[in-house]
Amino acid sequence: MEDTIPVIDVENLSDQTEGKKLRDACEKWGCFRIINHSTPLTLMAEMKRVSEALLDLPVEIKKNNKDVIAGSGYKAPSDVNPLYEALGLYDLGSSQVMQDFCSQLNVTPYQRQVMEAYGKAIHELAVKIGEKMAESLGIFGADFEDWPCQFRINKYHFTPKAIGSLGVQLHTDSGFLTILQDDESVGGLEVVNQSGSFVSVPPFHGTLLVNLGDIAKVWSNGRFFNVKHRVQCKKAAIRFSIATFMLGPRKGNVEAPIEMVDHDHPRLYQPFVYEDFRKLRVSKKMHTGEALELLRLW
Ligand SMILES: O=C(O)CCC(=O)C(=O)O
Ligand SMILES: [Fe+2]
Repeated sequence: MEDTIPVIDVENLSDQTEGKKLRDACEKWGCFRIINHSTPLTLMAEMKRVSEALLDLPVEIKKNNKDVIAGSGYKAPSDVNPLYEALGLYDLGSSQVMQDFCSQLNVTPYQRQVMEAYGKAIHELAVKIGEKMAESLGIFGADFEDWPCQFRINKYHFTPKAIGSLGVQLHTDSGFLTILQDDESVGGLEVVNQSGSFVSVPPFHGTLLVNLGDIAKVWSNGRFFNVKHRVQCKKAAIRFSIATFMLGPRKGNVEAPIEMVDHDHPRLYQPFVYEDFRKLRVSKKMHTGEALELLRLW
């Protein structure tokens, strides 16, 4: 079993070999780094600075960032995750939501401009990666344009005493795919490979990380791997990350397209609405993909 995360060249994805590499990465790892992703490095750096500034705001202001769906707003350090803090919004494509977020946190016009440019670039990238993932399975014309994205900026207060403890508990992402801009100098992210071993994901400047969530597994009728991951404190330094979660279809059911279903590959999951699934995960406290088992058809 290989023990390094695959690297996919986005510019090269019309090439068959790269497409096959993408499919392998989705099936065997459920996670991959992307290079040549066309998000400007300056925009990534500016977004990181905006994240730092917003998460450095006084806690009374951060608390104004309210949930729109469960868990979408401010998360203060808690007993379960004392090292972790986050701000966020749902959904990224709505200018009203962006407006609310910005007024809740006194975001400056310049910071707003950065967030909007970053949101647009990452959304386009998520749609493109989704399409390429579909094409790697032989599905052409899949359209993820209208799938809503949740956006979150994370801060990890890693101290000398915290080394060895977790910043974020083991989980799968609930949605289809996540585009993560992880910290370019402070590592700590670990993914579980197919043999069940933890593999470190070291920082890799200028790249982004794609994680596949539970919906990718359903959509591909069990072919894609919903990668379990966690964040561990490995050094005493503040760590930032910026996550964009492309969740599930805005309307209608999550279900594998018909091309994914045949005599040898019967439909594995009953069709469901993404929001119901998300609530099921929370109510059953099933954070590592177990909730999918409740929706298995056989
Ligand atoms: O901060 C990270 O590197 C990962 C965060 C994460 O897994 C999440 O927000 O779902
Ligand atoms: Fe995650």
